[in-house]
Amino acid sequence: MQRDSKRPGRPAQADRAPQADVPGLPARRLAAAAVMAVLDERRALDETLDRLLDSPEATALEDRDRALARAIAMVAIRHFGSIRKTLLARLKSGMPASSGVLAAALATGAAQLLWLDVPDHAAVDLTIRLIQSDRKAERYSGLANAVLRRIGREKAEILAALDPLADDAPEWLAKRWTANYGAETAARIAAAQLNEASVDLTPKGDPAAQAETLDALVLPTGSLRLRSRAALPSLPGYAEGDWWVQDAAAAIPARLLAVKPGERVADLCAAPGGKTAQLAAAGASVLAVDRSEARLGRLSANMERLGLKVETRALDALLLDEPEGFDAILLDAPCTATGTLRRHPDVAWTKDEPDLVKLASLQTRLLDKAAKLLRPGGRLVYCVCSLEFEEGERQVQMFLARHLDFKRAPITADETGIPEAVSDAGDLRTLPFMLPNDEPRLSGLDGFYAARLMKAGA
Ligand SMILES: C[S@@+](CC[C@H](N)C(=O)[O-])C[C@H]1O[C@@H](n2cnc3c(N)ncnc32)[C@H](O)[C@@H]1O
Repeated sequence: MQRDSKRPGRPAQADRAPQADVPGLPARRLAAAAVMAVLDERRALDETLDRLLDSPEATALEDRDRALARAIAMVAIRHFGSIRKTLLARLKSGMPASSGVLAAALATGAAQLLWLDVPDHAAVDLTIRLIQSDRKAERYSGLANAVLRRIGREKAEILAALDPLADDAPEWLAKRWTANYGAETAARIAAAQLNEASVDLTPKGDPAAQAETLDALVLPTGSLRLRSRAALPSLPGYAEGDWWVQDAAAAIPARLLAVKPGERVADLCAAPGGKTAQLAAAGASVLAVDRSEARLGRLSANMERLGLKVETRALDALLLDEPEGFDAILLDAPCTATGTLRRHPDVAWTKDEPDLVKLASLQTRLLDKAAKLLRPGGRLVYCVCSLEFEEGERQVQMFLARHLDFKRAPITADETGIPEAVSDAGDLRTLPFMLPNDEPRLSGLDGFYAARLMKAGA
């Protein structure tokens, strides 16, 4: 986003002490601060919101206002492409430079007007108050007022004219998806990425038995999809560790490894541990490696709730030395995560092509390391939550060309529950529009790639 010439001017933090806040204003201020952190500093939206909502100003707010701040920021980032287009079409001279909070405030104002259940007058009035509270932005409050009122009046035609691929996906992703998947599939991907993601659970035991108590759908992949949006710790089975949250697509790769009780298995990029839990629940003796100590701490806490025992090591997997080797390895490599935009819409604006190049090179090195760590006859599942071929299909194609002692163990349609997600070569490629449901909130899944590879026997 930062290097995108179409982007409105760089907003700065609102710099006046909040005085006599009217109800609803702190939520707007927090949402605008989160939007600025994502667009200007390339910070992750989830972490930014958690940090902002932990601040003294936010903890004093009612839950309703905290939820509203989160919703506004999420929608503003999810639809940032079309919001930017909408704003720039109504700002004759573009977004004024050095205008403080102006751009972020306008983005959050437009998000409320176009997609959220907020009365227009409240959306406009509170956005203008936010702009007036910032020294650099306040002189543009008249302009902002006119732009927002016009968006409110033209809402129906604005929404009718939007094109998810051309307007919402950033240019670099729209181009890549069109080149790799064709225009029609790319358009379906972009449209599906605008849906709010479902909440999926991986059950430790029988999915059907837990579906009823949780009021969940049993997906053909074996995951559960919650119909409600209840707080997770209040749901049956949470305290008992009967399930954990994991996107339906993310739950497929560990199953493909088909680990057996007692096998020695490495999960090389393990945290926060969704896949580690699957491997441990299947009875394997798991070594969970992650280079982030903090994230590995979350993995340990998750395993404790689930009552699962795993060995952990905070280490760069490239440095792992295990002369005994492993029967099976799961490599869920760090990636651009462009398959997860429904959950993490910020990824579209915080990652770019140079990140893709760097990550692809790390994935290549991690794959080569996994090849060394695997015992003869062992299985390797490589996966990424990315839609980009360089991180998925091409990575495995190059791996097989480098490692002649490996061959693909094709994935079959009935192993995944989504036959259309299995390629002719026998790899898994889920796309965000798969698993359709009449209710958009219950449809789709993350875009994942996975391949299963076998090392030649001794
Ligand atoms: C896609 S996430 C893993 C998600 C995890 N497998 C799960 O299912 O919950 C990638 C992880 O790789 C870790 N990572 C990145 N580079 C690494 C490296 N060189 N060695 C080990 N872990 C690494 C990151 O800290 C991050 O936790």
